[in-house]
Amino acid sequence: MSDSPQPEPSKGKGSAVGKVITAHDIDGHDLPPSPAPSTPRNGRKYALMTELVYTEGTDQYNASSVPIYQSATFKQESATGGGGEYDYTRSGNPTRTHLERHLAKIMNANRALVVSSGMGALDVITRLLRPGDEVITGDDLYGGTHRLLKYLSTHGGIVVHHVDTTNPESVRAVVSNKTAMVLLETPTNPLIKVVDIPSIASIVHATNPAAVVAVDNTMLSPMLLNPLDLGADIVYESGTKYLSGHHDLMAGVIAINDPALGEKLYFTINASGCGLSPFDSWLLLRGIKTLGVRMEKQQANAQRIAEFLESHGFKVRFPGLKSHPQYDLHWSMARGAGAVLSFETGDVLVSERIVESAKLWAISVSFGCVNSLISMPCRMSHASIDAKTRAERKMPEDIIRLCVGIEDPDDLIDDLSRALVQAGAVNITPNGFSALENTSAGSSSTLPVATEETLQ
Ligand SMILES: Cc1ncc(COP(=O)(O)O)c(C=O)c1O
Ligand SMILES: N[C@@H](CCSC[C@H](N)C(=O)O)C(=O)O
Repeated sequence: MSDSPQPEPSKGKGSAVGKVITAHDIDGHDLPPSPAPSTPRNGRKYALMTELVYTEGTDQYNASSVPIYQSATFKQESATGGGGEYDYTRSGNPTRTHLERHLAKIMNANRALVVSSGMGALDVITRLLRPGDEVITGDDLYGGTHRLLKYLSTHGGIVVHHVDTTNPESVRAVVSNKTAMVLLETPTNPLIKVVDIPSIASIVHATNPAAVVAVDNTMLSPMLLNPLDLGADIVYESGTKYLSGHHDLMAGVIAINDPALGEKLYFTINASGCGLSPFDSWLLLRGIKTLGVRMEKQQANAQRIAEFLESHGFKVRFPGLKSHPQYDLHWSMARGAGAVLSFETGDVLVSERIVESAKLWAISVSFGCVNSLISMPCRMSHASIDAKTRAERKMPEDIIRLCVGIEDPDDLIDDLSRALVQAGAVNITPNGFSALENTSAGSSSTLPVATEETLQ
């Protein structure tokens, strides 16, 4: 293990395993109620912050950075199967393996697999399903997840139940021996609803031990949540977001503890050819090393922005705020609030003007990157959910999503303040400004919006 920290830390320092980081630590705010501990497993000796930086194994030259094995093929010693560990990069590649071992360690998993995008990861997972199988999932989901599930229900013979997963009893009401998979997101994108993973996993496994509970951990990353420790069978996430952190690659990660399940998923990756390329594997490894510091700063900034907006009268959705209706539940599972928040203005046109008036905040989909982003989910990341369904799911058309980066928070607040004023989203008072009356009511106009109808 050439790039392991040397020498071994003392026992005292080693006891930092399981130490948590939160936005509150940095900002000097009160700590949230008993943030969930990080359970060390899979050979982890150090605190997660440390483990992120050090990867296991190296090459014959003791390279500090794992080489990019930019090779499609590997020569064999004989025609009868003799040879090394690798034959063809679709089936396996040393740079990808290095990344997968590192991810398994930091995700508290027995095995991790990496593919070409987060949606690629979900595609691999849903290939466990057979026609007639039932899937239970939430009523607030990333738009791409909704689109893939809709495709499977229209063309794959899969029955999909969208229920309010913030209430475990809604899952109990539909789970049966036909349930093959339960798919959860927490906090949800973009309404930031929190889902009780342990309760749902125990309800599902008690009713049907064969059903698989899969959790999309994109919104928090392994820095803040380990769904496998909470009863999930599969955790997956978009490596495009926090894990890579720079919006310079697309990747998807799947982690599991059950070896048989791991083999099935690997089979699909090899058979379908969606494994992550050597170069993107290398880039992702590099990104993961700074996940801890990025997340620490992003969370601290997000907390400042959330408090700023709330103090000016906006209805803000963020699990770092005590006003979040599931604040205690979130902190019983997670070690931080993440850096994505959303708020409403009460008017779609006002929201549009805010987004377009911001200068520092880039108008962009995605999140988890070092620079801050502003978006209108109903027009952008969630446009693949048709307007009728969005309305049924009470997704406010005026909702603005902020994905906070590592910039100076005062610059972010100044830019946002200017945008709010310029957009006419606030009343100017002698002491500053406050949100307009209809903002906190969460009402929204229903102007016609462009939607992407993928399935006619
Ligand atoms: C919660 C969530 N899951 C999955 C994905 C899919 O990831 P990717 O864009 O890497 O395919 C996204 C975003 O795209 C997301 O926001
Ligand atoms: N045009 C894309 C939109 C990607 S949204 C990316 C990300 N998950 C987010 O929430 O911003 C598509 O149709 O998938």
